Amino acid sequence: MTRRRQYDESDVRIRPGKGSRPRTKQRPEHADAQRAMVTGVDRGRYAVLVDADGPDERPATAMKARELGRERVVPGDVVDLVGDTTGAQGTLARIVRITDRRTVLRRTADDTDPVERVIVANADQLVVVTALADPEPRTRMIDRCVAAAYDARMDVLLALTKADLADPAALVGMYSPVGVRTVVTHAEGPRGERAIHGLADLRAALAGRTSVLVGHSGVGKSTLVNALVPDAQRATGVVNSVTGRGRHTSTSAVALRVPGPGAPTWVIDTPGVRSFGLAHVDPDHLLHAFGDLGEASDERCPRGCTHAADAPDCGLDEWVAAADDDVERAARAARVDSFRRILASRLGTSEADTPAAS
Ligand SMILES: Nc1nc2c(ncn2[C@@H]2O[C@H](COP(=O)(O)OP(=O)(O)OP(=O)(O)O)[C@@H](O)[C@H]2O)c(=O)[nH]1
Repeated sequence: MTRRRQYDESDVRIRPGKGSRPRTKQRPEHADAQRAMVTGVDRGRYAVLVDADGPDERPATAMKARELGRERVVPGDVVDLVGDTTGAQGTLARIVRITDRRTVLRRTADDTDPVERVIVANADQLVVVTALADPEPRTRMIDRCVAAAYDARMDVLLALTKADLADPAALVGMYSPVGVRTVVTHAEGPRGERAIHGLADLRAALAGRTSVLVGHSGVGKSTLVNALVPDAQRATGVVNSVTGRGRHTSTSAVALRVPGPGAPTWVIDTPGVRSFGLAHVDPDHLLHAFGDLGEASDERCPRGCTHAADAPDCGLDEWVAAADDDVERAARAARVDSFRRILASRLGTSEADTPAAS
């Protein structure tokens, strides 16, 4: 998408209070480190793939080197490993570096943990799995996901499941103005031997990328993951065999490779993650993820404009009014309305789920 190309280094947020990451040359002792991708985390042990997608790919287990301090290592991270990186049974490598992250997705702060923690790194796309019925779609949750993804410079894909139970048109119409792609799946056949249709579209939308899957319980996320990754159950067990503590009980994210031809395709499943941290999202940053809206605002908004529906003299209203014809005006208005709805979801001022208007 062109949206992402509008950023440059000056857009990179630096976390306050942290010094910059030590440079490679200050760590000559790790010059022989091996690259690996983190696929799972369980109680201080990291499941990694050494030389991921390369000729010497092998799973291994690692721990964080002390020098990394409190820095979190999450699925999707590309790390440097030292020590025993053979992946042989019982071996443990050490993670000494986290390479710069392309994107980060943060879990929302909640009552038990007031910090918005990074939960996934380097994903290209956020896939919001939403059932069209049973359970009813929650547009507020989708809006929050869109805000989090756009802020993280990720694309959003809306995977609408259970189209055998309800019509997807209203939801598709609600999200297409903000550039959210949709794929629709449905089950067919008697219970027990039901087939899922629409998987080819989903596969095409995921191909060659790393996608994070989120969704409320019961929406059919596991059904999709199991269809995409036939050995998903076994793959999520990698971390368990590492700790030797039996079944996988953690709720942390797990990266799974989707088999198939072409460039490597990964999905990162996030059990138990319902929403994303938005407290850090800057309205202007979010606005610029909407491309044309960002440009319109740069030209027309007064300084300090909040861009909300009640903002005085917000240039976005002027931009809608300045459209050449009614069709263009309606399209611009739909985009501005959607942006404002998503902005409101960030502020927690959008109380109710918006019914998907037809
Ligand atoms: N009618 C219909 N049912 C579906 C479809 N996809 C999944 N289901 C059913 O919906 C229920 C929930 O599916 P899961 O895949 O377990 O949902 P989940 O989102 O992983 O939920 P948790 O396992 O609770 O996290 C199951 O009974 C599925 O058989 C669909 O396309 N149509």
